[in-house]
Amino acid sequence: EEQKQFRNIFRQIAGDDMEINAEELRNVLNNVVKKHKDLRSEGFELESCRSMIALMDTDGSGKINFDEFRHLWDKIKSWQKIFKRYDTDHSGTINSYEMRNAVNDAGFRLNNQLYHIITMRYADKNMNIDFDSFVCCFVRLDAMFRAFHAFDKDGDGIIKLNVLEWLQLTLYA
Ligand SMILES: O=C(O)[C@@H](S)Cc1ccc(I)cc1
Ligand SMILES: [Ca+2]
Repeated sequence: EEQKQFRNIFRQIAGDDMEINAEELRNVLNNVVKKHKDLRSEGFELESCRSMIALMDTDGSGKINFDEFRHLWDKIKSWQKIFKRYDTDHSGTINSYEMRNAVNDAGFRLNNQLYHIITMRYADKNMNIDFDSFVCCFVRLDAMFRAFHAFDKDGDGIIKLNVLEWLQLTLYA
């Protein structure tokens, strides 16, 4: 039942091409985030939605289909729970200290330099990360870890890429 309902929601968002593009993704994300008073956001930017599409577009269609969208939606649902869990002062934003715990709770294992990079890339001038930046950061972390493991066939933690393979990975993101 829930599955059928979700498919109907998807159909409404996607329109008759049954694929979601960046504008459609931005509209649905902004409509939902508005309902959550405890998620501070100036709204998802179109560019961020283009990036999330690229990162989740596993079949290279340039848009996200039902499975790709459901995959993204399930991740965002779980990440918003983490966001609320670590927004300990209920500011609606995550500070750089809270972010370290949130990243860990989501299962990402990083090092100090990477935590610093995340803060530089996603935090505002007060070192706070709002919800849409938080989601964009996690979509990118998730997609980049998945891409690495897809290349790391023998699981030894080392991959070998030529420059064009590297550009395919880093440009369409
Ligand atoms: O679906 C919802 O409103 C809650 S349960 C999860 C959620 C919250 C924010 C976003 I953007 C997307 C999904
Ligand atoms: Ca696709």
